[in-house]
Amino acid sequence: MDILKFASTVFVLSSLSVFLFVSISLLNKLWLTPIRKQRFLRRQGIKGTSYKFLHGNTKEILSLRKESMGMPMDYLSHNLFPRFHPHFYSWLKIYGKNFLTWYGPRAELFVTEVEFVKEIMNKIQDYPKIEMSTGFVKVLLGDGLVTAKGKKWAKQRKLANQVFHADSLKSMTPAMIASVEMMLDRWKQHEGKEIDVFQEFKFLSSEIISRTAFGSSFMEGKDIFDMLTEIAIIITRNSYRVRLPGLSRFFKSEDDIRSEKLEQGIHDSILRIMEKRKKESAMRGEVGSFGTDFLGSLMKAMIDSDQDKRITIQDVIDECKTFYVAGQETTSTMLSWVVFLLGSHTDWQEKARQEVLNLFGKEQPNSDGIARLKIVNMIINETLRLYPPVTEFTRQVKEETKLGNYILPANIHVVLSTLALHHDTNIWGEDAHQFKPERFSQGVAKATNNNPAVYIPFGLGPRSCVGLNFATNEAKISLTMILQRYSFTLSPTYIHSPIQILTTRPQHGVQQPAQSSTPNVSGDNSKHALLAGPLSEKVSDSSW
Ligand code: HEM
Repeated sequence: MDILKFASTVFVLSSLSVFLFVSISLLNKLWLTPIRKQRFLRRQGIKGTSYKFLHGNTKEILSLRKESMGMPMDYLSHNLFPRFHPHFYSWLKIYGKNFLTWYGPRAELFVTEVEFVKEIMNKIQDYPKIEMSTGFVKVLLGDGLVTAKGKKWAKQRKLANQVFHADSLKSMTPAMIASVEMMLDRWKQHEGKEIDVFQEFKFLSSEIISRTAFGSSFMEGKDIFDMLTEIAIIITRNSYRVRLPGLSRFFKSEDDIRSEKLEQGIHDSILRIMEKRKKESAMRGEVGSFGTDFLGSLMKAMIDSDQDKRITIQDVIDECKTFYVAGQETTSTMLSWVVFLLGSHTDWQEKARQEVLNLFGKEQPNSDGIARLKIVNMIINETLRLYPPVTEFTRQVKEETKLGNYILPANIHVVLSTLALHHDTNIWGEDAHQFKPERFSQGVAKATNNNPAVYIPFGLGPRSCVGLNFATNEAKISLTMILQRYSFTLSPTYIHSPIQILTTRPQHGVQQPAQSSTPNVSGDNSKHALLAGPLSEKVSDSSW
């Protein structure tokens, strides 16, 4: 009896101490630490919003965003900053260039001071990428090049640099041209009718990355693209939703369960593509060589005799996911916005067409000519300024760090906003929100007054986009071939409603009866097409 009593007392006492321990840890994590950091930063003159228990500012952000994103915009308005980030937009006015906000219990320093932006993007040891080794982002990108850090990142970056180097891109040009041809063949059936360019460019960029990086076709990788798209939607649905730390280990939401299934599905599909590649190499009698494209290089690195260069099968899978997403999402949205802007600024469309016809006539584009496309380049630059696919960057402060005169405590995040910089009237002038490609007529350096940190569509510093040349090549080839054949205007029923689902996307399609073909605008053989926007997807936001 006594033993029983003793045992039950021990049980009650140990349960109490576990309860106390958990409560104190939670109190520390969810209240004391945030308040301490808030005081520490405020003492240095950093203003900002006040911490609210558990949620920080997320409830406020969600409601502000619901309001700003709920209404379509005037199609001539390109001012995305107050639409996508109404919270940052209004706090910037209240608190100044750098201020403190709260994503749940995590402190986030919003930084727009240009010198600080440069420093944060360049010092990747002091400001590494945030942890993405768990959660939905991990399912989407794994520990691939976008998310990896340290030595692993350096190894992966070297591999990717080799394949996406400007010289290697020349050999990819024929595959890009063939993919655009395929799309234009499809368009022949819709001549004079509306075309949903966003959907078209999604197929196109998927086809191009599949052919050039993975030696397959869009159809072969279709299930992978579909599954990755579903994860992107799950990520968007869950952004700004704060969950108690560790809770997802015990209580799985529907999205948790679905994402686990998708992760397995993507894993299996990529393994099948790798198996196929192995068999093809074996049939050709090539041992230890799997082709010269990205997949081939990754598979070769799996058996590298140098331990330091060798990568694992999981690394290959993560890298494939990363490039499927990064190679497709960004480029398709960029192309959609270019065509949207040219559809509503037909004077620039005509200028671009004249340039293309002067350089190539009716011939297929070639690498030398592509490098000489000046007006098309200005249009792409201006589109990426107004509609950057990646709208913000988040980095972590690992250890206490000095930024200018400020001392930043460890374990906070810094947030840099492409939109705030690209739409700043102090940098770009009062016409900052207008489409004016002429601002890039003397190149990016002149337009930015030699300040690279004010224009960052492809990021900045060592972690800037490895696919920059690939993406711009793809865009120039596609635009050249479209402009050679078609002139286009924006559909009258187009609804201008940019949203964020991983990248900056146009939300609505244009439901309109088919239009008959009209005489071409330029006097050449180009056909007239009315542009439809994209199909809508029922979600609203996220970040890269
Ligand atoms: C218009 C098209 C594109 C835009 C605007 C864009 C934008 C960006 C940006 C802003 C970053 C830096 C992210 C950060 O610092 O947190 C980035 C990184 C990256 N991009 Fe792109 N990207 C584009 C196309 C592509 C393409 C076509 C590929 C692949 C073929 C690609 C692959 C990557 C990868 C792997 C990284 C991570 C690089 C690293 O961390 O070392 N991107 N991109």
